[in-house]
Amino acid sequence: MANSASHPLCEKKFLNNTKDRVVDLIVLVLLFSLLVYRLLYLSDHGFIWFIAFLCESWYTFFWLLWINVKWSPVDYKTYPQFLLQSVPDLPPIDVFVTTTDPMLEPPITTANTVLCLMAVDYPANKVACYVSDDGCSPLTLYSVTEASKFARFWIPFCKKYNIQVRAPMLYFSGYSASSPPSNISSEIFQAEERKMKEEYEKLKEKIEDAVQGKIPIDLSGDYAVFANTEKNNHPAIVKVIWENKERISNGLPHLIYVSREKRPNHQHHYKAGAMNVLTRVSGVMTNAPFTLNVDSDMFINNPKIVQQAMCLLLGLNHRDCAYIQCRELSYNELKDDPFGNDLFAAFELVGRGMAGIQGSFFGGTGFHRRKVVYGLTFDAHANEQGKLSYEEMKRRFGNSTKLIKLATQTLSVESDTKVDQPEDLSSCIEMACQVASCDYELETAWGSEVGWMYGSITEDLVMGMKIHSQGWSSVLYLPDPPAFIGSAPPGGPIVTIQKKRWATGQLEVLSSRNNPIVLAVKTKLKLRQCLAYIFILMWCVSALPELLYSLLPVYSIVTNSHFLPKVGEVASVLVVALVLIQNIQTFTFSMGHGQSLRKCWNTIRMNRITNVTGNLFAYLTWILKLFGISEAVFEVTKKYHPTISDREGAYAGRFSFDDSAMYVPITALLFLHMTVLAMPLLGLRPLNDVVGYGPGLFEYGVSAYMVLSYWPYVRGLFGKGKYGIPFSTKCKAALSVLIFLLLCRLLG
Ligand SMILES: O=c1ccn([C@@H]2O[C@H](COP(=O)(O)OP(=O)(O)O[C@H]3O[C@H](CO)[C@@H](O)[C@H](O)[C@H]3O)[C@@H](O)[C@H]2O)c(=O)[nH]1
Ligand SMILES: [Mn+2]
Repeated sequence: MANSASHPLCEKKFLNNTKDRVVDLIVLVLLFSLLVYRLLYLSDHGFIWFIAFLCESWYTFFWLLWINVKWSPVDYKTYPQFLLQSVPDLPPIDVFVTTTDPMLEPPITTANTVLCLMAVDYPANKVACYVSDDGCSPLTLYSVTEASKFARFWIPFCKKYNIQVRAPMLYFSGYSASSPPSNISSEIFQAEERKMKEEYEKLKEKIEDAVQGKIPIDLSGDYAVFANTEKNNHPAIVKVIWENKERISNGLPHLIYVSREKRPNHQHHYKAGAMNVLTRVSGVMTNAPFTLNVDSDMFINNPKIVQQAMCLLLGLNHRDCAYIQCRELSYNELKDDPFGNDLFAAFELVGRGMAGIQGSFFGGTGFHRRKVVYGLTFDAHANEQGKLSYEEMKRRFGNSTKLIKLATQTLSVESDTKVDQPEDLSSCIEMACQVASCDYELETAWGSEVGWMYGSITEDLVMGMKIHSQGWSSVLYLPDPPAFIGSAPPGGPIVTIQKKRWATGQLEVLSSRNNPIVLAVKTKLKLRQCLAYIFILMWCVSALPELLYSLLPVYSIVTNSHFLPKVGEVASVLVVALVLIQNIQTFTFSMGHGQSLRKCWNTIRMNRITNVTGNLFAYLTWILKLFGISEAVFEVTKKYHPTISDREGAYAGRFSFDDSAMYVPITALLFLHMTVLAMPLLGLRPLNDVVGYGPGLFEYGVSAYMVLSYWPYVRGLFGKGKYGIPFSTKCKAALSVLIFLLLCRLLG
């Protein structure tokens, strides 16, 4: 238990944002004034005025949600230097890595993830690392096994020289240069470093040879289980790759490989299913009170992060912190983030803001309190009422007597540090396979009351929301150096598919029985937290109003009408003020946080692009699911490591395309805006030529803004190979443009 008399382990501080609040409120007043203006002149204008009114109402509503999210941001500080003094016997932690497909997620990356997790600055006898392989691939087992052999040299090296980035892949690519501590001669350091590099190169070569099939893996001995398996048809496989038998603190953590049972026609629930299996397998093996989960490409960037996390999990009042969310950086981000991968604003504004209400959202990577994952509510935890009858435990947790026994301890133990560790991990394998089988969850509460929720492909967001609804809070922790660093997808089909998946997941949650409104009414989800979740979930809903709004200038120019006030009209001041204030606010925020102007613009531009590509198609996927026509599928992101020529060559930052239907609407929109901008230049006359009632500067301004936002697609129109928009996409887009123009003619 943390000793309350000693120095606090952490601190929560509300940040002063008065200026920001004032600006936000001014914008709100301007937005309402614009709505009033619309209403006053509604009868004088056609239906486009009405559509503009609807879109602006949506935007005003969204602005209100935005103000709520950002209103009270907080920051957390930790003091790990006092941790041992307060908690001499540190609690164990189970660490999970998920991987799915060795072709999309290269085994060398997974091996690096495992290496840096095993090398964290935390007693090795308190860490167990589990690798979940949904691909059931001997390549993954082989890579991780080989990595564990290299770990015997690598981990002592990292700890001795206090290396910051302990993924050798990044370390040796010069991602962050380390220098030896001052009392060690640099020659000794360099000699050791050279040796490590040689060993790592050997490891890399072995893994690459296996992947390329140059030296196929011999499917005998440890690998015999893979002899007759298919990715989606195989029994559960659990292997202890390395056990810290003597339980020594400066040894190597346990390392366990898990491939859950898969059968055709059995619903596996993607990552949520994998997380539940990991929770159970670790639950019968090491049963640590805390867990950390990362994707196969998420490296540790701050080796002290586990200690810092413990400060928060053990040091906060009432220990009401259920999980810790950290910001993830990407190591392969190109200059100025042309593809908008950095979720900087999502963490700085939304995450910090929510942390000031009930706690940050959960996104992908983070620390959890096991009892929370087991479905314990905060009230039951606070009143020490976690104990349930054996029958009830069996209904919830399934048939494993061992799991029931250990879960009962986890739920009822008031101290988060006391756990019974098994004598010998190998003796638990049979039980681990039992809880990793397909049928284990049948008629249990896994996926609903217990574990990670099923039903959405953004399982992380749902999990966070469920935890808040049970009265817990959570923390957004943004340490320096940042905790995690992963790989960013390149801008092209991969990033569009990822954004589509996120948006589809958000729509799934919004239309589910567990949407934030229902939860706010029925559970402990606070009202402001509910509104914050609505804001996140509705982010992609904006795609539709935005699409409509961006069509208004086209319609106006083609039909010789207008939907914005004329320059010089009093109302035009409103429009100018809104555009100026919001943009100045965005740019000063970004630049205040050390971001370049270009990066800020790239983020804005990427929002415009995503809205009419990934987000629009998320609507479609969601509608197909609603009508039961098809299920939303978790399409795993291909992990990408750019070569030097990708990053610095002539094509660095260029968008790439394929013949996916996702690129038709945006190409069509681009054609439309280019056409209307060209009309005056080409001397083309609008369809309906009534003098004095035509479009003004603002309509042309919006169209020009859209063309600028879609600039990567303008380049795509003229690009070659994968950098060019396919001819078939252009034809389909041109056809849509013709249909739209005909419609304008009919309506205008
Ligand atoms: O059937 C599956 C599908 C995925 N995964 C794993 O889930 C993780 C996330 O998948 P990825 O393709 O990398 O998706 P991202 O868009 O990069 O992931 C973000 O968004 C996901 C939700 O959409 C979260 O699950 C992730 O943690 C979060 O980092 C990876 O480790 C996968 O191996 C599985 O284990 N089993
Ligand atoms: Mn990922």
